[in-house]
Amino acid sequence: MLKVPDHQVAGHQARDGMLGPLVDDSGRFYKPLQDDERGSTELAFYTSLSHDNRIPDDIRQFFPIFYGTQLVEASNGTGLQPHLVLQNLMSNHNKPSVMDVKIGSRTWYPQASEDYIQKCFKKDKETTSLTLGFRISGLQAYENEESGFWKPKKKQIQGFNAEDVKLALRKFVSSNPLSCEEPDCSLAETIYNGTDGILAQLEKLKEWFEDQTIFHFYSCSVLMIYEKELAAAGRSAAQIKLVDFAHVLKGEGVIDHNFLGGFCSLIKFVCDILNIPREYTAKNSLSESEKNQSYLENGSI
Ligand SMILES: O=P(O)(O)O[C@@H]1[C@@H](OP(=O)(O)O)[C@H](OP(=O)(O)O)[C@H](O)[C@H](OP(=O)(O)O)[C@H]1OP(=O)(O)O
Ligand SMILES: Nc1ncnc2c1ncn2[C@@H]1O[C@H](COP(=O)(O)OP(=O)(O)O)[C@@H](O)[C@H]1O
Repeated sequence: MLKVPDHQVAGHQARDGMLGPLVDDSGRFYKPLQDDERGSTELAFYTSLSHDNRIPDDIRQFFPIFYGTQLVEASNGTGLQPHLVLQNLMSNHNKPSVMDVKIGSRTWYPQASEDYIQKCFKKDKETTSLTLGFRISGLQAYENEESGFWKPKKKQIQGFNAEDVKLALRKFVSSNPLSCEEPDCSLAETIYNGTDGILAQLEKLKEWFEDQTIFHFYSCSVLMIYEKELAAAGRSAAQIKLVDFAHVLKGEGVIDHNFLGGFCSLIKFVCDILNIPREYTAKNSLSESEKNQSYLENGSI
């Protein structure tokens, strides 16, 4: 029996007769295969990820497992439709705290249609993508049994500025995300730091991005996931995963500067919360932002 996922924080949602992902009881996540270029691009990406032996196993673990495609009853009542069958990243969780961070100062790519570029560029400009190299697309942070989750509305998140992003990253690892008081960051060390914490995982993935020229990931997100109960008991069990490959292009031997720059900027924000100095000064994201800024000033898009 398929149902609407409990802990989805961004993207298209299978509510109110809309088309969106579904989950089953055996740990699988069914993402509708969009019937345009986006669907074929995402399918091609997952297929190459499974077969391309240039991708090290310890990097593959940062992507959901791919089980192929399957025709299932779509959530919008249009009958059997093809879906990507993926590992449900929430299936072993009870009350997961989740943040979806869309990486890159630009979510568009030159080959896209003019309308699409304009739409993305507007969003990049109105959110922190252009200035920080990433934006928060959605989040939920569990507080406790009584108060439940801090889950700001999409509109509110879309209005986040750099200070709001910093605050959200702090609240995400606090025992009091719903409080108006200063977030206590009581879980920051356990979740962000430590040998298997989020920072270590981000650094590992960053190393790969410093070398890999196979793919360019536009509009792709890092999901940060952890279970508060475990964290409070001192067990991190935090993980990061990459999702959304509807706009992945071939890298053609070129470093994915747009992704790498945004990724380094995110790492810097996490380091700042932990008060860890980092040599990195967001050079890549700055150069991408500057590029976009100059597009903006010259009115060329
Ligand atoms: O339609 P919108 O405006 O909600 O945009 C979707 C995005 O929502 P946003 O407003 O940026 O939070 C949405 O972003 P999130 O996954 O929510 O971060 C996707 O980018 C989606 O695009 P695609 O299916 O991956 O091509 C976007 O959908 P499409 O523009 O591709 O339909
Ligand atoms: N494999 C997965 N398992 C569990 N949840 C997922 C998985 N992939 C995505 N999600 C959830 O769905 C949201 C949107 O995913 P995404 O692939 O970006 O969809 P869209 O293309 O509609 O934007 C993510 O923010 C996350 O909450």
